[in-house]
Order: sequence, then C-alpha cells, then structure tokens
Amino acid sequence: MKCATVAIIGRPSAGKSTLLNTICEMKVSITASTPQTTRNAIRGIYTDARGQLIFTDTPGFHLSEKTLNKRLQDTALKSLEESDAVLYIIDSKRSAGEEELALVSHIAKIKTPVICVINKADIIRDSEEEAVKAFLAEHLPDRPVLKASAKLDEGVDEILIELFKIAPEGELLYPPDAYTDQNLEFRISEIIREKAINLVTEEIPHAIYVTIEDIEHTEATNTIWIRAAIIVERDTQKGIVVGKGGANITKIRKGAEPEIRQIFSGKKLRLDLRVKAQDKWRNNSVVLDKILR
Ligand SMILES: Nc1nc2c(ncn2[C@@H]2O[C@H](COP(=O)(O)OP(=O)(O)OP(=O)(O)O)[C@@H](O)[C@H]2O)c(=O)[nH]1
Repeated sequence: MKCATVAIIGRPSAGKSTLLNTICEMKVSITASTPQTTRNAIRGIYTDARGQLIFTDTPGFHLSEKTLNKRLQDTALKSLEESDAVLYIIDSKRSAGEEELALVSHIAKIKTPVICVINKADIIRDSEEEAVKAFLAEHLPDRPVLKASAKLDEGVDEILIELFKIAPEGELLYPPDAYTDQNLEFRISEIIREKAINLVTEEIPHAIYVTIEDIEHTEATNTIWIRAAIIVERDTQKGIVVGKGGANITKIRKGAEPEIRQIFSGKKLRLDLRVKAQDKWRNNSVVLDKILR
C-alpha cells in the first residue's frame, strides 16, 4: 500500500478546489468564481487499490500585507514542506505575473517532489500552453508537467498515476471510505459560506465568514436544527447579504439546505441563518485563530 500527503498549491482561482472535488468526487472544498475563497488547509482523501492520497488544499497564494493574506501565505508554505508531494496548479488562462514568480521561486526551493499541472485545458489556446510550458521549463526544470481540466475531469487519472509513483509505502491513515477529515461544523459553515459568496460581488466575499452557533437534534420530530451566523465587516454589507426583503438570505438557505441534508441523511433539517456585522474581523487575531485552524 502507498500513502502520501499532497499539498495542492497555485494562484487564486487556478482551480485547486475544483481539482480536489473532482478527485475526491465529493464536495470537500468550496469553489467560487471570486479568487481567494479557500482559507483553510482542508483535506480531501482519495483511496483506491493503489493506496491513499491525503490532499491539503492550500489557500490561494497572494502577495499582500493584510493580516489575513499573510496568514494564508504562511499556511500555504508550511503545508508544502510538510507534504510528501506538491501538486502545483497553473491557470493556463492567466499570464504569469509577479505573484506566480514569487510562488514558483518558493516551490523551486523546497525538497518535496513537485508535479506541475496546467489546468483549464478545456479552454486553453496553443499559444497559452506554449507560454506556460516555457515558464515551467525556465523555473522548474525536470519536474513532470501534466495538462488537465479539473472541471471536466480530463487528465485527472494521469495526475493520480504520477502521485502514486511518488507516494511512499505506508499504511492507510484514514478508513478507505473517508473523503475528508473536516469536522461537522466546519463542513456546514463552508457550505453556507460558498452560497453566500457566490451571491455577492466585489469586496464583500472576502469580508464574509460563517460561524455555527448551535446544532441540535430533536428526537421527537427527528429534526436537526442548525443556527448559523454569516459575519460581515460593516452594517452596509449586512443589507447586501440579506437582500431585498430577505431575498438573498433565502437563496443562501435554499442553496445550502440540500447539501447539508446529505450530511444528515434521513433527518429533517431546519436551518436558521442570521447576518451580523463585526468590525475589521480580518485583522482580529482571535477571529483568525478560530477560522484558520
Ligand atoms: N474552464 C475551466 N474552468 C475551471 C477549471 N478548473 C477550475 N475552473 C474554474 O475556475 C474558477 C476557480 O476555481 P477554484 O477551484 O475555486 O480555484 P482555487 O484555485 O481553489 O481558488 P482559491 O480558493 O481562490 O485559491 C471556478 O470558476 C472554476 O469553475 C477547468 O479545468 N476548466
């Protein structure tokens, strides 16, 4: 049996979460069209006859001095050093700028084996593919380079083959049917956060986090009650998340309910969502410790 921990790294929106979800065939990491929505080092677990791969979905690597972004960067780099393999995802639709250079220079220094994946192959142009290949040949020579579409599940089997080549021999760390080690509250809060950030635009997605205030099982009615709060930074943002006459909050609830129901199959669900403002939470280390475990 083989068993490896694999850190997925790449610029915001490169498709890391999409790839993880495709590999693990379950929603373990939220995806959104707004960059930098992955905040935690989340694990997805893939097991087959060859062994087990445990993925860490590193937050988007971002050059910024803001406290939240600095923490994201620390989490990302630490998970690279601690893993058996690194999967470096490159968005073929964006040209390499300062950020990609900073990232690649870190990757070049680490001892962990690296596999490069040129993602979004379904929409790539020849010239874009050539540009990415030249960039990789210059900065990460001799590392395997694969082409994939995380979205369409193309080239993903080849990624698994390469990863199992690198994976050390070892016993499985998780049961074969496990796909994530995230705790229940975290999974629920991420489902709600995904629905919320997909409804709002511009600056607000990054100003949102979700806390689960209470989960209760009423046996008499076989109902799970979940009370959760969507936290924003300013009162003006509260109104936007709630929407006209509560329209947005209803959409968030209706979007989240079916996915949460899957977690509690066979039970009825009541989801109670509130929106609260907490000034400057992104610079508050108590809040950051709570959400960036
Ligand atoms: N066409 C195409 N789009 C993709 C592919 N993979 C991801 N995307 C899209 O790219 C966007 C970003 O994908 P994510 O998986 O959230 O990216 P991420 O790297 O996890 O982003 P962060 O959380 O910001 O670090 C989403 O709109 C995806 O649907 C792909 O293979 N092809």
